[in-house]
Amino acid sequence: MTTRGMLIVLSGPSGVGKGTVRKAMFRDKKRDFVYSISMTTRKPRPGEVNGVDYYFCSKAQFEQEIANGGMLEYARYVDNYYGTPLKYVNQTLDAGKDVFLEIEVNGAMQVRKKCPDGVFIFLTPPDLSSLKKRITGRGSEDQKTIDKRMLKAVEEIKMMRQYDYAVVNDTIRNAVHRIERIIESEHLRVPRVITQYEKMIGVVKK
Ligand SMILES: Nc1nc2c(ncn2[C@@H]2O[C@H](COP(=O)(O)OP(=O)(O)O)[C@@H](O)[C@H]2O)c(=O)[nH]1
Ligand SMILES: Nc1ncnc2c1ncn2[C@@H]1O[C@H](COP(=O)(O)OP(=O)(O)O)[C@@H](O)[C@H]1O
Repeated sequence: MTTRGMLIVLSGPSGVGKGTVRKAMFRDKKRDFVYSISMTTRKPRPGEVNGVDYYFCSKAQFEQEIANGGMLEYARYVDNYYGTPLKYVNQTLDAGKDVFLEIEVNGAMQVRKKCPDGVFIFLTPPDLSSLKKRITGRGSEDQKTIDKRMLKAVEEIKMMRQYDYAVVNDTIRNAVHRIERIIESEHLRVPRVITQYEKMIGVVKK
């Protein structure tokens, strides 16, 4: 039997840089964990590719997936649905591979309940003014949406307490490096390695 993979959840307030940091992680190096592509009802932005950035779908399709029990978690976020398809995550973890999710905070809390042994990482802005700059600087949203995202982000920062680790996104490179170190050290935790050794030496669990 293979040891089940580890679930790594990167979350944090709107506009903190989750997407940017996650993309940098997978661009920089070949990883031994895989990214779970989310499903969304949001329209693709220029350059986004279906099945690479997201699985883009209609509201009806998304709601059908929810009804079928096909989502590990989902959230409505600024008028759209975003969610993690359950099947891919389960199959990958069962095959012994680690899975990386990059999701907003409400979804992360649903995953925390279902997968308490996952690793929950909260990405934080160095300060509120840089957060505002990032939300505004992205340039893909109108003023009303920016205000909505900023308010939401402040609420979301209050949820940091529910996480295992806080990673400051001062520079993308630093943030990626901090996340790498967390993943490395999580792999050394006794509860994650002990089953292999127990099998080797024939310990029978009581
Ligand atoms: N709950 C949940 N949130 C997601 C998922 N995929 C992406 N998100 C989050 O949805 C938010 C909006 O994403 P997006 O529209 O791509 O804009 P972004 O703010 O530029 O990343 C971000 O906070 C993402 O982290 C998912 O599968 N589930
Ligand atoms: N470390 C950083 N320093 C400066 N700008 C950043 C950094 N990380 C992300 N950004 C910028 O912040 C904006 C929001 O990032 P994004 O990844 O879309 O956030 P999120 O996915 O958390 O909503 C983008 O314009 C991105 O280029």
